[in-house]
Amino acid sequence: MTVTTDLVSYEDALASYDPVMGLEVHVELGTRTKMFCGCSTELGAEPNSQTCPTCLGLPGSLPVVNAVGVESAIKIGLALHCEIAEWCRFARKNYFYPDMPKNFQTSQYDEPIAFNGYLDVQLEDGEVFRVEIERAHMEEDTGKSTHVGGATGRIHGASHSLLDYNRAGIPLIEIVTKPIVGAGDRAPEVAKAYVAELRELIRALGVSEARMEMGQMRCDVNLSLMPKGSETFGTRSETKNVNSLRSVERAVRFEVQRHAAVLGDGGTIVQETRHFHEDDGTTTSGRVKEEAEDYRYFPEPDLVPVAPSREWVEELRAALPELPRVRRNRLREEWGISEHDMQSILNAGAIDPIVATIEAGADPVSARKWWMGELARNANESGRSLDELPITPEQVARVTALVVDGSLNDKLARQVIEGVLAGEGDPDAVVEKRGLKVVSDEGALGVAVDEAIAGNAAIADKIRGGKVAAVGALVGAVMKATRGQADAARVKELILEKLGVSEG
Ligand SMILES: Nc1ncnc2c1ncn2[C@@H]1O[C@H](COP(=O)(O)OP(=O)(O)OP(=O)(O)O)[C@@H](O)[C@H]1O
Ligand SMILES: [Mg+2]
Ligand SMILES: [Mg+2]
Repeated sequence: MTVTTDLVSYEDALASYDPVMGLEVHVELGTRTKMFCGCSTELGAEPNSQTCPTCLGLPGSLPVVNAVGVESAIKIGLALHCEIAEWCRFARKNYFYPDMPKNFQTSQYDEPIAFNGYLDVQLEDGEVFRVEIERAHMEEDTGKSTHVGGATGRIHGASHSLLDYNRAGIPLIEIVTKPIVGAGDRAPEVAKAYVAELRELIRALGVSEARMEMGQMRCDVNLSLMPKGSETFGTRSETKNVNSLRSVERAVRFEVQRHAAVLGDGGTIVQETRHFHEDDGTTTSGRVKEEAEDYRYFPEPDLVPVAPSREWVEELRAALPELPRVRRNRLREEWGISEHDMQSILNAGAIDPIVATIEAGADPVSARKWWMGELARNANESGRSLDELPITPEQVARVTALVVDGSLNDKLARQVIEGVLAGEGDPDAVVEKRGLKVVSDEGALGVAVDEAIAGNAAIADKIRGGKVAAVGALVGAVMKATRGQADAARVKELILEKLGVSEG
């Protein structure tokens, strides 16, 4: 199918249609070994060095279920308010593709481990939107193919393909939403917020780092349109493996516009998979989608059913961490900041470092100030995330303590942080080595103040005459003379005292 129709504008599309979305998110679990064999899941190894007869599907091999994989699936299910199956099975999803040497993927079909849940997501204006979860099931990842030669580097036109089966058999949890209706023109925002919230949740559970840029979490975006007023779903398209939050948002938006164009022209949408292109935000046709029956699903005969005991499930439920959205709202209130500020903190990945810094003794305002200011800037400039910076929350807390007890002012504190980041050691060591200390010796300060007054007689007269605002110039002179190592507030007090002027 080729669509040559011009796209309909997003606004026009939504004037005539209601979007229906379905999001399938695959999460690679952070288990040490694969789902059905003992091969390592460590990234970056030589291609095909982490394989065995089981994950290569050689005759005679037998799979064994990874218990940590099952436990992670239950945790995810519980955090999504799902029911946990008392008994469930794996199923073979049969299809032929070179990245899957067994010729089937071990998955779950009509007996998923978790089903019927929901995830509440918070939109930018603070409104909460509930996304219903159909199921979360266990499966395994496929190998990785790289198409080389030819002009395009894509499978069509490539001269050959390279296959690496290190990824084949790594545990995946697929989380599938029920059709999401009622999002209206906020469908792209809802999709993005859902994936973002799910990612936070997965990280909070500690079951995966869920780094989308590394393929540890990827989203298939299903979309269809219904004419306004209708309640019958249209045919969906399925945009595969979208791998960033921004792309999820753009893929929904583009598909809304494309569907509207096809339908508006009297055309029909074919059920197919599509590929998203980051460069221009469009999607192009992949393959016409198999119906479930084409996969010839049947229960996996080589694996025993999974029947998690209720005691185990309840133990896992009791140990669940606070949900990220709840925690965020609690922190937002404790810190007295706006939703918008909280969003910036989230986007910067600064929540955990800030919380850890507060736990190490800093006050919330300073902890936020350093992580969102100096440290965020440094991370940005060096292309690192905050948690990759060579400074610990304890060290940041120590710097704030030195500011509070008056040993450092903000300017000196910045230099201390700079020193820690440069590998000069702990804050105290940097203070020592660089000789950074606020001049708090009142005698020395007094001399510097006297000199500043003497050297700027005209300004001093102005201040005496009532122009208190001019004191800034004298404070500046003292700070300069002490190479920034004085407490500016104390300097100002001293100057006014000596000039016999009171502020205000
Ligand atoms: N008409 C529709 N419009 C939009 N979304 C839909 C529609 N029908 C179903 N969906 C959603 O699409 C998703 C379908 O995912 P599901 O895993 O059930 O099937 P699949 O895509 O056929 O299978 P898979 O990709 O795993 O082989 C679900 O999120 C579902 O809610
Ligand atoms: Mg699916
Ligand atoms: Mg699908």
